Amino acid sequence: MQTTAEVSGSGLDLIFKYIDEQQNEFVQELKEWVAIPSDSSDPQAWDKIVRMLNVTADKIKTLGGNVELADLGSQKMSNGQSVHLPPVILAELKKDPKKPTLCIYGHVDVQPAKKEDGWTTDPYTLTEINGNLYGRGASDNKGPVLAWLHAVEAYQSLKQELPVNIKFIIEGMEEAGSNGLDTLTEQRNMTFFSDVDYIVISDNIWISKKPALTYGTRGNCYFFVEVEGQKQDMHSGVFGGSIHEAMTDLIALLDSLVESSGHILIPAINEAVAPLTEEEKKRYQGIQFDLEVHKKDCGVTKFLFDTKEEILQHRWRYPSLSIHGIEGAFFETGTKTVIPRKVIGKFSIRLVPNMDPSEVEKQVTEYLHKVFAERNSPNQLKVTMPISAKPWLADVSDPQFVAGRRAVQTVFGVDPDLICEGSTIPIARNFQDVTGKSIMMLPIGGADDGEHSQNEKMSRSSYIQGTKLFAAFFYELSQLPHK
Ligand SMILES: C[C@H](N)C(=O)N[C@@H](Cc1c[nH]cn1)C(=O)O
Ligand SMILES: [Zn+2]
Ligand SMILES: [Zn+2]
Repeated sequence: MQTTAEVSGSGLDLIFKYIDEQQNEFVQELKEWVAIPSDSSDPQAWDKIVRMLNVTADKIKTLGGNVELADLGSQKMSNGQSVHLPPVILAELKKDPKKPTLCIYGHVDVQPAKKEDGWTTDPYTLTEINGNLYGRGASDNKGPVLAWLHAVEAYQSLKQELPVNIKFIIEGMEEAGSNGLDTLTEQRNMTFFSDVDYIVISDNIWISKKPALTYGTRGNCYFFVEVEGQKQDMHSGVFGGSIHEAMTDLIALLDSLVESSGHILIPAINEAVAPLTEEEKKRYQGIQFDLEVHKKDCGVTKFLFDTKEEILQHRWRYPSLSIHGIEGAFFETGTKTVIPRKVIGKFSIRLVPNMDPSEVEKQVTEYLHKVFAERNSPNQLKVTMPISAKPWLADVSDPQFVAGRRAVQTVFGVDPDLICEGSTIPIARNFQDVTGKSIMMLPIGGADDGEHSQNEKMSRSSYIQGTKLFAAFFYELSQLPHK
């Protein structure tokens, strides 16, 4: 485990000692949270998200928080059905007008996980192996949310006054696009957000063993491409060769999207991308990122690009297109000889400054209809965009980054790298646009945590040192000149 620098004077040394001593209890609590399969991808399972939110709300109440479970109304699904969304936790600890107010955002929903996907251990049973805590949500994002709560708990248990006022926004739909939270943010801008000075998010990872502060994330546009053919699934021996097959149409459409070089083939999609400046180019050179280690973490022998700078640029500041799956396709083992009736291809495009989701939707839809028209297929094509999120970029001269840097120095004894995040925190840009508040990301997850993958984990060290980092961050924020 990394050593913690001396911080006598601020009382942090006692807090760090407490966190070290409590670590087994903190791991046990993470085990209880991971055991709730709060997968937001399946509306049938949203009751588990509600359970997870209730457990989180109860924990905040034990810290003396006032908790509201704010209703988000209903969401219309692609099949036309309306489903009631899980609520969002809006909470506040006792307030002192002399102190700055920090609002902590996190999520307690997770990506789907099944043991048979290739997990070594049961995804919903937190299992410690060689100092790593394996389980769905350990890193994304239950571990970091609990670390924030434990940082508060540490101050309270030692009867040390919290240096900042604290609010929480904890949601259960982040992995599904945070639908409804944008509207709630607008509704509560003049109330819940009015006295917030800083918003902090810990829902991403470092890119090396070096701690980092994150100043940008990519956005995301997620597409469904539905091709509907005959009235039911058919025998390929009887009908193959005489009908237009929905799956064949769909594969051609998906194949028209991206080249093997990673270049996106949809016209105009790259035109809005902010040009690379000389200053930005230089920034990449100083960042600690080892391509060989990255290859090992990914389990690949070759990347699309050969240099560290190119890989980081294509992760942070260029768009990418990924194909995720096909609903309605035959995917089990065996040799079923069927022509599927209807298939839905799923792909997403990560957005960078200055791309706009509504423009991208138009470009993608027009392009797919054009490619489809060239096939002269009588099948029905429908293109929809169930998730859209804009990219987010912060001003690194914001004082919150000073507090973040000092907290990293205190706990890890090094200066953090300033990094971006290739993935998306859908609500980040909304918080910025609607509230105008200072936003920073303070990740504690490791580069090899495997978020969304099999065997997702967070190391015990990241979890415990991360808790100390958050406790130190409260203190460093309180040391900034208060507006
Ligand atoms: C970065 C965060 N932990 C995360 O995984 N976000 C998801 C959110 C999302 C975007 N579109 C759909 N869900 C991600 O980037 O995939
Ligand atoms: Zn997350
Ligand atoms: Zn995620």
